Amino acid sequence: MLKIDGLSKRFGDKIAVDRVTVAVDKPAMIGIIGRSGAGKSTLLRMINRLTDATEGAIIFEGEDITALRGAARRAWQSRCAMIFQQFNLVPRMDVVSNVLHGTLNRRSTLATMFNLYPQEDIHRAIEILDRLGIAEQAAKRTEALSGGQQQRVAIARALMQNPRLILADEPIASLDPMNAQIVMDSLRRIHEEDGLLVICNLHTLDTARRYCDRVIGMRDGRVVFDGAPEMLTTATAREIYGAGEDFSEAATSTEIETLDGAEEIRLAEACV
Ligand SMILES: Nc1ncnc2c1ncn2[C@@H]1O[C@H](COP(=O)(O)OP(=O)(O)OP(=O)(O)O)[C@@H](O)[C@H]1O
Repeated sequence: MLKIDGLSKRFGDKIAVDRVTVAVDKPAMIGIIGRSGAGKSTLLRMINRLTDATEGAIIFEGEDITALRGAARRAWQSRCAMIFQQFNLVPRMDVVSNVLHGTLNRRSTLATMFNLYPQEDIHRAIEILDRLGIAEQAAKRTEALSGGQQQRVAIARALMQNPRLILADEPIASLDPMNAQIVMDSLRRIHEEDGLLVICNLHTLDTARRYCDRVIGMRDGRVVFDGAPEMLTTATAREIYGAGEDFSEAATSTEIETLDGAEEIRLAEACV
């Protein structure tokens, strides 16, 4: 499905991503972990073609993504939706319009200028918001929403693009544990229900363990771990994070595991 082959990115003398090779044969939920500066964002930005690779290739369903230019590159960015830590929404615009922005790549300039959306797109946007539990916020200005709600709007905008894969760059890094859990649950559900490949950069080990089928550990631009979450021992984590004997997993924890089921539901409802 996705093959990343010897992918590197240099910024001057600095090698941000160093000959990364990863193969994904079917839709999965993959977490990329590593300390700050390990190269996680740069890797996702190359997959999305926000940044050009210095060398190597990205092949998605047989197509060489690294070679795409102009309209073909923009079409790829539409199929490969990206979610960011800071949501990247238009704060003064209402929620549903932000979601409809996901269709920008397939609309005419005139329709965009006059904010004209087909009825079916508006219905679909509301359906997606409903699926994410925030349909009643549709008419509100996005800036009036909580961080967790804003991130779900960003996920809705991504789904509006009809993507084949979703890349999420630290989607929960700005959220409190409760909202982090709601956002990760949403991403996991989208992967399971829509069969989408989801690749998610995460700061915290416990989140990767809890939500991902596969974890990729990066250090200094290189992949130093690639396997099932069960294989992530404390010793491996220490290697990924480059920490000493005093390394503690709690230092990378979001503590979301401390919420039990009933509390989760109550908190999720309170958050909508
Ligand atoms: N545009 C740029 N110009 C120069 N250096 C850059 C640029 N973008 C990233 N880097 C460098 O590349 C390395 C990898 O950065 P990257 O943001 O990919 O890491 P990261 O693992 O995502 O870290 P974080 O979690 O802090 O975002 C870092 O040393 C960073 O300083």
